[in-house]
Amino acid sequence: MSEPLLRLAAVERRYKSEAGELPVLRGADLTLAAGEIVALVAPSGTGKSTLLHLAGLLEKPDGGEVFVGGKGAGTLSDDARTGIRRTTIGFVYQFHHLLPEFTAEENIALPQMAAGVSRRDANARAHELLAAFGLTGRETHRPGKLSGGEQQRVAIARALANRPRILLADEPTGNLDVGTSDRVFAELLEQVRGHGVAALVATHNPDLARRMDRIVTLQDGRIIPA
Ligand SMILES: Nc1ncnc2c1ncn2[C@@H]1O[C@H](COP(=O)(O)OP(=O)(O)OP(=O)(O)O)[C@@H](O)[C@H]1O
Repeated sequence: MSEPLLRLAAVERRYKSEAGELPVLRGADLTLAAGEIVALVAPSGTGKSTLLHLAGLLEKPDGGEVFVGGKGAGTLSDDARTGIRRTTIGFVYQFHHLLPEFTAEENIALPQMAAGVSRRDANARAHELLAAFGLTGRETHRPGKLSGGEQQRVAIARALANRPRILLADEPTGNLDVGTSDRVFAELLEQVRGHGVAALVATHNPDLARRMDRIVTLQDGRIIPA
């Protein structure tokens, strides 16, 4: 079998608290194959965001290892980790985190330019993505002039801008009303499936989870099938 695109092996993470150390992840194992879409459904506070941060190389585990494309991230320099984040991994959060002073198009173009794409090509890709998310005509709107659903669509488009092979999403539609959440999530899945992107999506919504290929949960700091 080929090496999974993303692998968490016996990953541990502890936080210091006033009461001592809080072990959140205690040997979590998870693999994500190329193009696979996995739902992470677990109660609040069990470590979903922590796991996504480790998978996305935003934090380092206290034990175990994260492998991206078969390569262990533990020994990589900060620059190498940043490079992988820029080119291979896209993130979507519950709240859009768009830059308020930039337009929808600029928000999608900027991460591409940070990865070395020319402004012209970055803008062309931003237009293409905005069209795919039904946002043609909204290119020059700043986030404050967009609805919640539109803001989240732009955030998803931004996450896909550099053609990542992995999308990590933390409650990507958790801030939207039920109907909008349903539509935006369907669009996210369509884009992800259409481009063979692997995705790990934390959600509290069982209806959304059922639309993915596989559901896992966190129990006592470990990943188990749901
Ligand atoms: N930087 C931090 N410092 C200290 N404790 C933290 C930190 N980040 C998370 N925690 C604690 O670790 C535990 C897991 O947090 P995490 O945000 O990963 O859970 P979650 O499953 O994503 O929760 P939710 O569904 O509510 O977003 C919680 O008890 C939280 O308080």
